[in-house]
Formats: sequence, structure tokens, C-alpha cells
Amino acid sequence: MRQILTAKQLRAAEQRVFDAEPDVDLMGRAAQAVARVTDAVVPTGTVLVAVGQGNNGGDGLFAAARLAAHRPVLVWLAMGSAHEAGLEAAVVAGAQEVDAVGAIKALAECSVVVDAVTGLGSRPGLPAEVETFAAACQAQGVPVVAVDLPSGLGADDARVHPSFQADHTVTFGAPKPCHVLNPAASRCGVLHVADIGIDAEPTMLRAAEESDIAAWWPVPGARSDKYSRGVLVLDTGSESYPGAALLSCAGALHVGAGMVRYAGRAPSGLIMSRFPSVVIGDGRAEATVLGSGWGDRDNAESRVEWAKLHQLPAVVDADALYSLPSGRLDGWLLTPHAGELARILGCTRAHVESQPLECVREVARTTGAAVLLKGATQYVAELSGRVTIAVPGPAWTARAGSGDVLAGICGALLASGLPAWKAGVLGASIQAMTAARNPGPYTPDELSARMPAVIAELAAAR
Ligand SMILES: NC(=O)C1=CN([C@@H]2O[C@H](COP(=O)(O)OP(=O)(O)OC[C@H]3O[C@@H](n4cnc5c(N)ncnc54)[C@H](O)[C@@H]3O)[C@@H](O)[C@H]2O)[C@@H](O)CC1
Ligand SMILES: Nc1ncnc2c1ncn2[C@@H]1O[C@H](COP(=O)(O)OP(=O)(O)O)[C@@H](O)[C@H]1O
Ligand SMILES: [K+]
Repeated sequence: MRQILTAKQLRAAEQRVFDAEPDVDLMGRAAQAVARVTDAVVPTGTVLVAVGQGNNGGDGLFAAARLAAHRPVLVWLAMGSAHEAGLEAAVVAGAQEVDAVGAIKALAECSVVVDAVTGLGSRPGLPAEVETFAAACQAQGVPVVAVDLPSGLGADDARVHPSFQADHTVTFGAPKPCHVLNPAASRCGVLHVADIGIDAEPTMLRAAEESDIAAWWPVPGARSDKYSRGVLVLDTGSESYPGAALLSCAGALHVGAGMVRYAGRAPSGLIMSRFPSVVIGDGRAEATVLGSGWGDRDNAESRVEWAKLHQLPAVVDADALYSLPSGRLDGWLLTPHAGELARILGCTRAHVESQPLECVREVARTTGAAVLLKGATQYVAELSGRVTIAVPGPAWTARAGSGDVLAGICGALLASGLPAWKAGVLGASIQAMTAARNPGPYTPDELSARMPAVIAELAAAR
């Protein structure tokens, strides 16, 4: 599990290191990591380092000094002034200074750019000259290694602003929100988290890793039976949208539900012809899935209320999200995409996309349910305010029907006895990991049929 630290939290963690060891050379360690990654990414040719006036520029200059020992290095002081000791070290090591015009010209010959303009102190956006330079790097296809974060992004911000487009980003101690929240994360390229001796304490924002998914996955034991593995009732699909019923069945069955009962309005013959192990009709169960493919069904409220009355933990998806019963929904998992979350909150989709953490936390706080916000980055918020980001996957999954499969997956995991937040994180992650291992335009049901192989791989790795 990776803890995600805001700029303020990272600075506090840094301060604790300085308090314990006043002479510690964190900047030297940061510079060493930047030089190492730069050499690994592009081992030969000229390095051009764009340097700002703060400590991010200091990291860049000390990295320039290290690199200049074995390859040509140019430095551009993009903000005029720069970290004095860093500049001296770079010049003594042989780095050549260029001005703005020289920097743009040099792009034709240099093999890699190091972006050390701004880091944790970055205000969104770039001065015009730097923006022009960043655009030129991209236009000319020169690889960019960003120090801490692509300059121009805000460390704690999910949004994109005029900024560098990095191929690699070397950050220190822990990722910051901009490294994991999209669309900002898409500007960071490959993320390298360098250990420079800063400990990341548990925070209210963290990112699950594949090793967490492997450790948490519910693997049956010798004494398991279909009931102990969890019975799931699916109330999904409708006469108008029977496909959603099939997709939720596919999701639930392919992650190993003990038993799936189908109690929705899609034709039962259709379900049986595709999934003969599904039992038609409701009965004893550990969890239910509501909403996927209902359309605007008129008795939505009573169907959702039914689950609450029977104290049945529910995955609530799609149209059922607008018929939530009053009172606390402990143990439930809501699975909105940004548009659905916006409708629940009475705000715009754009607002949810720019403030995803605040929005997903708000719905968890007001309902008591865990909330999985679906999309390119998938967030699971709990009542406490803690947010866990699922393992990311490729955008191949972004197509109609993926959410229906995901609801079935999460339902099976909820029925197995996992807490709602964990069912959400595991469900979103396994779908993404399967897509990552099977790149291509597979349909959501084809992809779901490939999940068992990924789950077997995870189980074998434990
Ligand atoms: N604090 C520490 O001990 C460590 C800090 N490190 C580095 O230090 C960085 C933070 O350094 P600073 O706090 O000096 O901040 P930065 O170097 O990120 O930037 C601050 C400077 O840039 C200017 N600036 C910010 N955004 C601007 C914009 N959009 N347009 C024009 N000017 C802008 C500010 O006015 C300020 O002068 C980290 O990102 C990291 O790279 C590392 O060396 C590790 C240790
Ligand atoms: N950019 C993206 N990258 C990866 N996965 C995505 C992306 N956008 C959406 N998804 C996936 O697509 C699904 C969207 O769900 P949803 O919109 O509810 O689909 P539907 O209701 O059509 O089944 C989610 O499971 C999410 O994981
Ligand atoms: K930077």
C-alpha cells in the first residue's frame, strides 16, 4: 500500500527528518536519484536541465553536477536566479549555462531534458517562456524526466494546467496526489518513488498495489463450501436491458461467487442459456447487487428499501443510486461514475472531475456507505474519510457494460464477507489488472472471462 502525501504532509515529514538529523543531505539524495533515473532512461548524449529558483531547481542542479561528470550537460536558469550552491556545483563539474533561446535551440541536439523548474512549491501553470519550452520538448519528442513533479501541475491537484509532459517523474519519499489522480497523473509518465530517508506515516489517502490485491483476495480453503464462499442475489437488468443481467452474472461468477441467484426482470431463459450454474429466484444470501440495467424502473425505491429491511449488504449501481433509502447504509457499496456522483450531489460532472476526493468523501460521509467512484482513477471512500485508490488499468475498459460487470464482481466480493471498501478496491483493481494483462478491445464479458487466470496468478504468488 502506498501512502499518498500532500505537499504539507511531505514537508512535515521532511521536517521530522531534519529535526532528528540536522545535517542530513536530503537534496543530495534527491539529486542522486534524479541522475540515476536520467542515466537509466537515456544513457548517452547531452542532458539539458531546466532550473527554477527554489529547491526543486537545487535538486536539478546537483543532479546536473553528477551527470556532468560523465556526459555533456547544459543548464537553463528558467527563472533567472537559482540555488547558489547547486549552481556552483554544476558549473564546477562542467555544466554549460544557456539562455532561453539557447535552450530551445539545444533541444535539436540533446537526448533528454530534466525538468527542475518547480516542485512542491509549484503554483499551477508556467511562465510563458517555460510553457513555450515545455511545448517544444513535446513537439520535438525529447524525453523529459521531471524532478518531483512535472512543473506547472499543483502537487495536491487532480487537474492539469499548462505543464511539462514528463516521460518519467522522480519523486521523493511518497507519491503526491498529482501523481495518482487523473488527469494530472497522465502528465507524470512512469513514476519513480525514491527513498531519501523520509518515512510516510499512514494518511487518509493511499493507493493499493498489486501485492495488496494478492494478499486480500479471498481464496477458498479446504473447508469452504458454496455457502461459506458467499451467496449473491443479483437484481440487475430488465426487459429493456437484459444484457446488464448477463454482464453482472459474468462478473460475479468469474471472480468466484459461491452461488449466484438471479432475481431480476430479464428473461430467466436468457440467463440459463449463458450461465447454467445461476439459480433463478431469490433466497438466502449474503449480499445483493441492485440497479445495473434497471432503466427508469418505477419501483426502484421499494427494491432498494427491501435490501435495507433484510439487512442485506448491497452494491448499488446505476439508476438505483437515485433511490437510496434514508438512514445509514453501513456495509453497502455505492458504485457511481462521475456523472452519477454529480447527480447524487446536485453538482456538475466537471466539479466531480476537478474535486474527486472531496466529492467521493462527501457521499460516504452522508450515507455511511463505502463509495467507489469509477473512471480512469478509481477511488473508494469510507465514512472515516479514508480514500483508497484501486490499482489502475488501461482505458480499454472504458466502454459500455464494464460497470455492469464490475457491479457483479463487487457483489461477489461483498457476499464473501469482505468489508464494503475492500470489495470495491479489489473489484475495481481486478478488472483493471485483467485489462492490463490483456490489452485490446475485448468486450466487458470477454475480459471478465480472463479474470480467473489473473486470480489464479495472484493466489499462486501468495
Ligand atoms: N525541503 C527539502 O528538504 C527537500 C526538498 N526537495 C525539493 O524541493 C522542492 C520544493 O522546493 P521549494 O519549496 O523551494 O519549492 P519549488 O522549488 O517547487 O518552487 C518554489 C519557487 O518557484 C516559484 N514558483 C512556483 N510556481 C511558480 C509558477 N507557476 N510560476 C512562476 N514561479 C513559480 C515560487 O515563487 C518559488 O520561488 C521539492 O519539490 C523537491 O524537489 C528535495 O531536495 C528533497 C528535500
Ligand atoms: N479511462 C478509463 N480507464 C480505465 N477504465 C475505465 C476508464 N473509464 C472508465 N473505466 C471503467 O469503465 C467502467 C465504467 O462504468 P460505467 O460507466 O458504469 O459503465 P456501464 O454502466 O456502461 O457498465 C468502470 O468499470 C471503470 O472501471
Ligand atoms: K519539476
